[in-house]
Amino acid sequence: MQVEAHLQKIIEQDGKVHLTLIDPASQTPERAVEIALAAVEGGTDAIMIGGSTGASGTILDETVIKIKEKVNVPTILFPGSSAGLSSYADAVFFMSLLNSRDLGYVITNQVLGAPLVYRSQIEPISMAYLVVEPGGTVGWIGDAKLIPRKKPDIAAVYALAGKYLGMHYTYLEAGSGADAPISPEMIGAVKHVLGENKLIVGGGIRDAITAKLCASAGADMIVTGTIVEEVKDVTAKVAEIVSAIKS
Ligand SMILES: CC(C)=CCC/C(C)=C/CC/C(C)=C/CC/C(C)=C/COP(=O)(O)OP(=O)(O)O
Ligand SMILES: O=P(O)(O)OC[C@@H](O)CO
Ligand SMILES: [Mg+2]
Repeated sequence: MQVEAHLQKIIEQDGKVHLTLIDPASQTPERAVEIALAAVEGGTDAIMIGGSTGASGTILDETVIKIKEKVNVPTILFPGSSAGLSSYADAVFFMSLLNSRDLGYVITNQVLGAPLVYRSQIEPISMAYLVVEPGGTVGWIGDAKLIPRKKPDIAAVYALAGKYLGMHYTYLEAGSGADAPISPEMIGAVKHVLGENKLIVGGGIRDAITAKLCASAGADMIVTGTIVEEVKDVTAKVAEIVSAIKS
């Protein structure tokens, strides 16, 4: 429970958590470390490591090992399949894509990955992963029956089912690089049914105003990935978003 307890404490102290997503397939492990260090300097609370495609094997292990060496916040795997696990990470979002049509993303990858988690020190954090329009690469790869952007009630009933199944976290995903993030209406409807259970929101969040909108609507944790891979000054960008959600 170390990482989950740590994030819980941050929520109690600061109100919100900021997570930086690094895709090991997008850059060298050395560059990934630079981004992670800059993000931590900007105030991010943990580093998520994963991608829909290509985030596995040596490049994944090396990225995790190098980030862990240099960075003093938790590393959390965000696996696209059982191949997205690395025994070097602190924790894993042990997620089921509840609105997938493909059983592989609902339960089979989890079954294949469970023994590795059991044998390692990685802390599993149970999570309902819900992919909303437009859904991006994750929506396509994960064969999601995309939740319509303007149907908050559908997202809410999925989230409720996840909560009743015992999942601690719910992740509303618009897809990496989405034109628009999850709407405040949907975030509010989902947080309403979740109560004390934690809500993560990501996909298409690029600036302080948008991040603040999502956080104020009810997101407990905000994820940014694409923007930190794109900007020159990662520290300034993360600091801008962190100060917006934590104030
Ligand atoms: C818990 C275990 C062992 C596996 C879970 C397997 C599941 C449910 C996967 C969900 C579907 C999927 C493909 C998720 C990928 C999640 C992810 C890392 C998305 C973001 O990656 P980016 O790299 O930012 O996006 P792109 O791939 O679009 O670049
Ligand atoms: O890359 P962005 O758009 O920040 O999305 C982050 C995350 O929600 C993707 O899984
Ligand atoms: Mg990527």
